[in-house]
Amino acid sequence: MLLFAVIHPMFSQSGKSASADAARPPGVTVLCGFLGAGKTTMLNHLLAQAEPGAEGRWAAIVNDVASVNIDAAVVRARAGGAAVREIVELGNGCVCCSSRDDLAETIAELAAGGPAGRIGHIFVETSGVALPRGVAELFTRKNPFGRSLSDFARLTALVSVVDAPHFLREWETSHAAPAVAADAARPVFELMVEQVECADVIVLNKCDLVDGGDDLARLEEIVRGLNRRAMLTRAERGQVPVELLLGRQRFDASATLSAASWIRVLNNLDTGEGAPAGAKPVARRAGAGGARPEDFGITSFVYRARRPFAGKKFRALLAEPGALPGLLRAKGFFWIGERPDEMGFLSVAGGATRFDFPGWWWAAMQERGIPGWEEPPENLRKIWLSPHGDRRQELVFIGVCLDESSIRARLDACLA
Ligand SMILES: Nc1nc2c(ncn2[C@@H]2O[C@H](COP(=O)(O)OP(=O)(O)OP(=O)(O)O)[C@@H](O)[C@H]2O)c(=O)[nH]1
Repeated sequence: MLLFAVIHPMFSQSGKSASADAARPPGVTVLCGFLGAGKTTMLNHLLAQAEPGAEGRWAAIVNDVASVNIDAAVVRARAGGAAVREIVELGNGCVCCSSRDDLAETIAELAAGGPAGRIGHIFVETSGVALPRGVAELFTRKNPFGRSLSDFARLTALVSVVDAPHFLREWETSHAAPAVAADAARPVFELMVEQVECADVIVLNKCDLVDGGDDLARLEEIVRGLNRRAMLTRAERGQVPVELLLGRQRFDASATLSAASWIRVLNNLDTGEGAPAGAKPVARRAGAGGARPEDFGITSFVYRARRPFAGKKFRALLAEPGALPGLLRAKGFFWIGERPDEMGFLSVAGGATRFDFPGWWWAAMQERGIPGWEEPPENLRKIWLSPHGDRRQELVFIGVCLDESSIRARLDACLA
């Protein structure tokens, strides 16, 4: 994999003086999206909107998973010889994980400017398998010396580019043939879903390849169900006006990283559940259309129980085609009788289901007398229930016209 930067004249931002811009660290727009979604196509379109001669410059960092950086070559060719100032090549890896340090270093170097002049804005195209959250953490997590990348550059927006027909196809396929994988690799569709869940702007690309308005409306319904905060826009060949992304701070560490509907429901951020009397659920405008998930019949609920599931029954339920009609996403903790000490984690994206056991219940560690686990932390003390402590079912379900009582009944039937 190669990673490289192209310096580009900066688009002029009206209403801002050059001195005010010079005092601020450059903004960074991160383009994420699954393999082939159209990130490079969109980046080229954005760079083509740069206005030569304006103050500052743009830089683009392109990350490709392949051993030859095809995307970088495409961007370089399109950017034009005169506009290209430097190429930075980095080692193999994805910028959301193994090559994070390389990405941070490259951004910091670009932000410092140097002989090629000041950089006003940086676009980062991640690889198709990158998780936006991993890139965002470069800006939000401080190192042991109290520094983070935000000391050098401002993350202004996480953009998720979605291949509209591919996403719809995966969605339908995963529902038609549900796959249940235990302790296995994560299904790729889950990655596509997570790229949508952690985003400030979602671009539904390749709309020219989707038949009719109904399919697009359905796709919007699904995407809004996953992330109601993000701005949502349709595009063909990545043709998005650059004004949509520049001149506005869309990334907000707390709001963006908890934008996923399942996180909002689990934490009672939208439902009003647990809120003070009289408090109303938060209804956010979701993008240009201003539609809300409720407008599409999207509902959600949390299933809670303090008895273990019979693992076989629980897995069989999730593997049964059509068992949970309308389900868009499910995520949360579960407890099964067969593995009483391990904390289960469930993720359903479309029809792709993943079971995981990422750790131990606090109560299990306490029962074994493991030093350091004597006292549960505050958040667990609130839900602690003798004799099983923090062992619980706590699952969020989000979907269109979900039959909550029937799903609850079916889950109850799985309890041991
Ligand atoms: N029909 C159609 N094709 C598109 C559109 N956008 C991109 N493409 C094509 O889709 C293919 C993939 O586009 P890229 O821009 O390379 O996608 P990418 O996300 O950068 O791909 P990776 O870097 O491999 O993840 C190319 O052949 C593009 O020409 C679109 O809106 N409509």
